[in-house]
Amino acid sequence: MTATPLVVLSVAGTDSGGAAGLAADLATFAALGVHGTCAVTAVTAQDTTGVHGVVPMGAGDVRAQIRAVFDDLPVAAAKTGMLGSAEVAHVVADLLAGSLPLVVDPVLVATSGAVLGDAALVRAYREVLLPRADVVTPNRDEAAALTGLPRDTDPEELALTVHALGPAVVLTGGEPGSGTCRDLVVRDGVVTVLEHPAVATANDHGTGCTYSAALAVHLARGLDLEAAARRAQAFVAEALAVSAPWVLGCGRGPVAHVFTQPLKEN
Ligand SMILES: Nc1ncnc2c1ncn2[C@@H]1O[C@H](COP(=O)(O)OP(=O)(O)OP(=O)(O)O)[C@@H](O)[C@H]1O
Ligand SMILES: Cc1ncc(COP(=O)(O)O)c(N)n1
Repeated sequence: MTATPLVVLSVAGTDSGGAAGLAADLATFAALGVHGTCAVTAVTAQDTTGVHGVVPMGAGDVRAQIRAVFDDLPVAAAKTGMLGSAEVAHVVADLLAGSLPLVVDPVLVATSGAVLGDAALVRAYREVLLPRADVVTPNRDEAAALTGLPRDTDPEELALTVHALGPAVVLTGGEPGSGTCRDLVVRDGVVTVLEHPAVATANDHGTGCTYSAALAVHLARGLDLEAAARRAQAFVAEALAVSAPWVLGCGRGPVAHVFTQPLKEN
């Protein structure tokens, strides 16, 4: 008999190319053995080369989806990805914050450069959502946008300035060119550096989404932040190593979210 799985919720946008957003989150949840649920915030027309269109959902639609999940299922942790508007960020803060471990991946710009959030959303993150979230997982560009500091600010200062907004922080440091990735974990004012070798790959579309989804799973399982961050980092590194030789699309290909089963020849 199979044990009943934990339930984890993702509030995020879709990626028609199957690499980032909800595609990454639900595949990661499945790979890590939890039941994934979702609330769609936006539908994107997207592939490995970029984001070609965005249709946002209304805040009321997002509220209805989260309510439906919560009314029926025992959600153990949640993560947010692309929220798309300040109104949706308010809904998330209203319905999710404080009731369960909440990981906020403050998606503002895609790997391809497409802008996925405006100044009002940045303000809502700063003033409404981050003060009530448990963990925020910005990359350097997102941390710069949230704090108003330049992108090349010392990473520790960047991470501590985001931390001053309220939540624990994992400043993700995917800098594949340098040969090493450094993620900075900040909790209660203490900075811990997690370093690991960078996987050389052009197929890294969706790493941030995959990372924050894996982090939410491990927090749902009761791990402390540092242990959860180490596991999430290891999961992404393994996923990147699997997808590194893939030839998919003309741009930055998808990270392999599901790699526990041998892939069938096709
Ligand atoms: N080339 C790589 N090799 C190994 N780990 C990586 C690599 N690139 C990123 N990571 C890891 O992936 C996780 C997510 O980091 P990253 O900084 O890439 O997020 P992100 O920029 O938000 O991603 P994305 O823009 O794809 O959403 C971190 O743990 C980071 O160290
Ligand atoms: C729907 C959606 N959510 C998040 C991202 C960010 O991911 P990436 O930085 O890998 O482009 C994205 N491109 N699309």
